[in-house]
Amino acid sequence: MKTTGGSDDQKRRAAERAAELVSSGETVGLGTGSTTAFAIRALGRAVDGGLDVRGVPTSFASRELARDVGIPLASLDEVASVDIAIDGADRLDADLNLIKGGGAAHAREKIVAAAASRFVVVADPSKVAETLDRSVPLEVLPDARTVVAGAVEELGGDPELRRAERKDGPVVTDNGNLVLDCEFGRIADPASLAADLSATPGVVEHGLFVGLADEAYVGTDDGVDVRR
Ligand SMILES: O=C[C@H](O)[C@H](O)[C@H](O)COP(=O)(O)O
Repeated sequence: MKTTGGSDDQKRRAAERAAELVSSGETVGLGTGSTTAFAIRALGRAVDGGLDVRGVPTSFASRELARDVGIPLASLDEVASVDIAIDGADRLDADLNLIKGGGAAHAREKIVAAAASRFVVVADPSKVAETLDRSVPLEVLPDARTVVAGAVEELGGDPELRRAERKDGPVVTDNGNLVLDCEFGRIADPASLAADLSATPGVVEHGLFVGLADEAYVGTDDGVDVRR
């Protein structure tokens, strides 16, 4: 998995503490990204030790990793609710609002987070900010990319089609769509921007997660800072 932000030790501390919250019998949302990967590995070790859970992966990458470490899986279309979801974030503010989608998985991640009784964010200190201040990824239907880009500009944003690093052309999501990374500067009112983006035809999902996270585990150099 692609590594971003803080140190692996910080990410691992946060993720392993969050994995300890999972109990036998639970359905667990498995987020995507380099921080969540540590939680998936920790859950795999716990399953080896007898923990009885089923994981709901939010991406192709998480499904592969979870399968490799032996977590029994259910696919998203099979589950009506999730007991606990563990996932990373690209930005995290003081109210636990998030920007997600650095790995283009935010559409499925949001479905799982919203279906979860408890949504736990795992992060390192580089993700924490006073105000959300990073570009917001939008998953868009391919045919809608130009009209959505125009709508984003009308909302005061600067959209850029996300391009693939190892192939010519754009990033294509696990759902077959494109990603527009939209720079809005510092986002003073995430709920209002989220509502505007959700109301834009052609936007499959945006990466603003407002009011979804129950708690955040932020790994530091010597422990874990728990925020609620
Ligand atoms: O689409 C990807 C996700 O939203 C990730 O959870 C997010 O980008 C954080 O990833 P990482 O833990 O690698 O920084």
